[in-house]
Amino acid sequence: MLLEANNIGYYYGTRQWVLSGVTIQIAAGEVVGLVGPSGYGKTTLGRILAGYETPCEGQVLLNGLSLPKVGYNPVQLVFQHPEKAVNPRWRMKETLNEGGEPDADIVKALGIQQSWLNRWPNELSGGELQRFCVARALTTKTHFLVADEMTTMLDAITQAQLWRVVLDFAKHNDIGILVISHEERLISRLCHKVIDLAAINKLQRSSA
Ligand SMILES: Nc1ncnc2c1ncn2[C@@H]1O[C@H](COP(=O)(O)OP(=O)(O)OP(=O)(O)O)[C@@H](O)[C@H]1O
Repeated sequence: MLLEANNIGYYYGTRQWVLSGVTIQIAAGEVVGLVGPSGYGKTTLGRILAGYETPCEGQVLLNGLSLPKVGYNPVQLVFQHPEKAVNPRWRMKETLNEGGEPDADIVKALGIQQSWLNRWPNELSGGELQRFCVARALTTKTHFLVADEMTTMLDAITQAQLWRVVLDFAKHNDIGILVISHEERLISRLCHKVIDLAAINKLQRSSA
């Protein structure tokens, strides 16, 4: 399995370019860090890789093919704000089942308690909600995970617990991960290689 972003160009609104000529590859089982200054397009690139945005130039390919437009997305995205990633009208058990039956071992390892399943999203803490988002993303149909500041809002112990579960699952299932983070220590601890978006983005930025 290979996830590729080839020669990606992207702009918001009236041609406010954010990315230009960006090419990256993530192989199965590989943990790749994506770093770069604030506002340089890391989140935008993560969203493009997961199919949330269509690039204005270039293409995203999964094993040489476009991402599926319907059905389960094999490139899952977990981002910083779980409260924006869940349906507020669903109880947590519905969210957990959104992508199919969740892996019972993962649910347990993430510390998701049975009593939380009947709650609404606003009845859980951010860290508790994020566990659901992680569990939802880690199904056997997932081939790649884009983790965009996934544990930034969590305390160090919960952060370590979540990453241990994610890395174990990824290793056993040969899942590739893109880790977007400002935390240098996290990136250097987790990643096999690190890509600096400032170095590969061909967008001309004024130095002002
Ligand atoms: N929906 C949007 N409409 C217009 N501009 C946007 C939108 N989303 C992001 N941008 C702009 O695109 C640029 C890249 O944003 P993006 O969030 O991808 O950067 P980032 O590298 O992830 O930043 P950070 O490290 O601060 O999270 C920024 O200048 C931002 O203001």
